[in-house]
Amino acid sequence: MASHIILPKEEEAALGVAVEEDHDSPAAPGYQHQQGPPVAKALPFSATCVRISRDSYPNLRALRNASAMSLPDDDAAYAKLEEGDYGYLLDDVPHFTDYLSDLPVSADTPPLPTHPCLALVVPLPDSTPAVKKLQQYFVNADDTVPEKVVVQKDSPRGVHFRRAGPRQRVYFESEDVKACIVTCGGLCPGLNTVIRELVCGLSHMYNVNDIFGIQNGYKGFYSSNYLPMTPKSVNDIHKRGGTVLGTSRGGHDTKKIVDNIQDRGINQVYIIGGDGTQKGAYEIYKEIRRRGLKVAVAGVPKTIDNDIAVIDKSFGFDSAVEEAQRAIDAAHVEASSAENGIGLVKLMGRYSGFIAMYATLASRDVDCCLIPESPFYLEGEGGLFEYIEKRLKENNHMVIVVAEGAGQDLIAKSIAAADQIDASGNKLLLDDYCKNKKMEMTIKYIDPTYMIRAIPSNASDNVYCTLLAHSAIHGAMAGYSFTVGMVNGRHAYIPFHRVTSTRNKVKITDRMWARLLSSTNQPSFLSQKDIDAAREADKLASKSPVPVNTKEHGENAKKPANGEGSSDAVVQEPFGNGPTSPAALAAGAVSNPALTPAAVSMSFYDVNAGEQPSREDEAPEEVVECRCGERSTDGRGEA
Ligand SMILES: Nc1ncnc2c1ncn2[C@@H]1O[C@H](COP(=O)(O)OP(=O)(O)OP(=O)(O)O)[C@@H](O)[C@H]1O
Ligand SMILES: O=P(O)(O)OC[C@H]1O[C@](O)(CO)[C@@H](O)[C@@H]1O
Ligand SMILES: [Mg+2]
Repeated sequence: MASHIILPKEEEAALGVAVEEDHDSPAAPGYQHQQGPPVAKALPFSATCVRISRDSYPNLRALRNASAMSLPDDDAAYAKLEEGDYGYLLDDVPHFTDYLSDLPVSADTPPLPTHPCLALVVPLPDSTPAVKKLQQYFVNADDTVPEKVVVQKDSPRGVHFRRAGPRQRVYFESEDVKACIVTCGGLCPGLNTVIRELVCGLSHMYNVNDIFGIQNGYKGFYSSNYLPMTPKSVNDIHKRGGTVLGTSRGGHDTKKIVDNIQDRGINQVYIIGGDGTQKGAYEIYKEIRRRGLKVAVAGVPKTIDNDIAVIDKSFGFDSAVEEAQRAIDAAHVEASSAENGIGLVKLMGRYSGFIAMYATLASRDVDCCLIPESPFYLEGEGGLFEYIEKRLKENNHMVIVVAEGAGQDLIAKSIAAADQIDASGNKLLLDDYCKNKKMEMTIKYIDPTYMIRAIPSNASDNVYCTLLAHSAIHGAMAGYSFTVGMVNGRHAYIPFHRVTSTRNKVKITDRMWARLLSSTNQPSFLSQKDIDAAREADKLASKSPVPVNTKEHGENAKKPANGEGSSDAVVQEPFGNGPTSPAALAAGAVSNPALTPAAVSMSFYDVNAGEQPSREDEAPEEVVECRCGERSTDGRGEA
């Protein structure tokens, strides 16, 4: 199995030593703090570094070049990739051993008096059954989580991420840890739960007592006092909405932030926030690495919009969808109590319409859902107005859910038409339309957006927040820097560049959107040509930002034995029309006639075409794998 790391240009120059050590193997004994002035040039990728050999070196440049095609130079320079069999690619997260040497590491036995997952109060001799049991809870250091779980027979195994969880070896002694927590960006249910569980997890699982809160976002690193935090001080905060630390937008000054981290001796930084925040966390990590500091940076992705790439969903999303039901219910009551009543509900989602889509699917009272990803038009055949008129004639009332970013092009036009008057575009246009049609209607507009994001998290988000916090702690203690997240139901450590380079969006070519269309019966506003274009765009957008000419993707990739069965060989047919690959037709497969309007709209959606992993498709029984392809054997439901 070949393995590579892509080095920053200046560090590559220092290469020349054949090294095969794994950073999970015990490092040289002796504790030496690496904090302080930047580490000397000789250090990068020295003997304790990752798996690099002269043999793999020729591939290094190719990997960097290939990677640079799809990643910004800077990101490509920090990417850490490892190939395995059958198209396996580990997109790994950075570790202290990538740039520091002579690190102290815990022994193989449980490293701390109270170790993760269990309230083990005293260290026990290695041989006792209790310790053996405890050790079952460590994740295998080689476990990885696949980015895509819906595969075809001959698909390459694809990109994997390092699995999150407690590890046998940690890179900090409890008494040396000085951790800080910051929240940035907009509010989201669950922020306080994550804060609470970071504090309690560090304290209860790893005996860490020096924990500080940074106030009001990134700028709090250099403009406010740090708040000492204890399990007692955060005991009840999960019952409140918002963030006890305060938050802000703007104010990210990387140099000043890292100066403060360094001056105050902080060595674990927990950063909770959205896409912008994770970009900031990446900048902080890079500066920390440049200075050669032994500081772990753990990002916990937050956004009510659910637009963070790679992860299954962001915390607070479930709570938001649930709370949105109350607004939709009210809109329904209002609309159904008036003649030609329209209940119009605005939900958050600047660029991604996930809340609107899930709230609509959950409610079943919604007649139309408009999201930024699905363009629509107002007038003419198949337009929104025609549909509204039809619905009102049929039902006397209707409910429309609009994500805040939907129909921006129409709003821009309407503002222009209204001579720069700052009005709500949709509503104004609808009013105009009604006047022309001489239709009486009552529109009740409800904007619950800030009420939704200010609530405390619900039970399921509380559990999710707790697990995210614990995964973040385990990763930081083990010396990694990363964004933590659930990928196909398993917690994983994801490289920063992965979550910052793209934004998660509703794929209107996926079946979930098709389900929505069939539940509301609204027009899709799209022609087959539009769908094809959207599908192409989705495919491009979901291309992994990793090299395409590595072994498994290039000429050496394992070829299907008979030339069939690769995704290219299958004729991709619309969902509902049955398989029409030559092999399937030969086997007597028949087309399923699309009878209902819903089925017609569903027929745009091809089960093979959606690149989105697992949320709505079939998955293998167990997703955690080692590089060699062995499935993890631990219990189901383990995150
Ligand atoms: N490219 C970037 N580099 C460094 N810092 C950034 C970058 N983009 C945003 N930030 C910082 O991240 C913080 C939060 O960013 P932002 O206001 O965009 O919210 P967010 O994290 O994206 O959350 P939300 O989901 O509410 O949008 C701000 O302090 C901002 O300065
Ligand atoms: O009013 P604020 O704090 O700028 O936040 C509003 C934005 O924050 C989000 O909730 C998250 O980005 C968006 O949906 C929304 O547009
Ligand atoms: Mg954002």
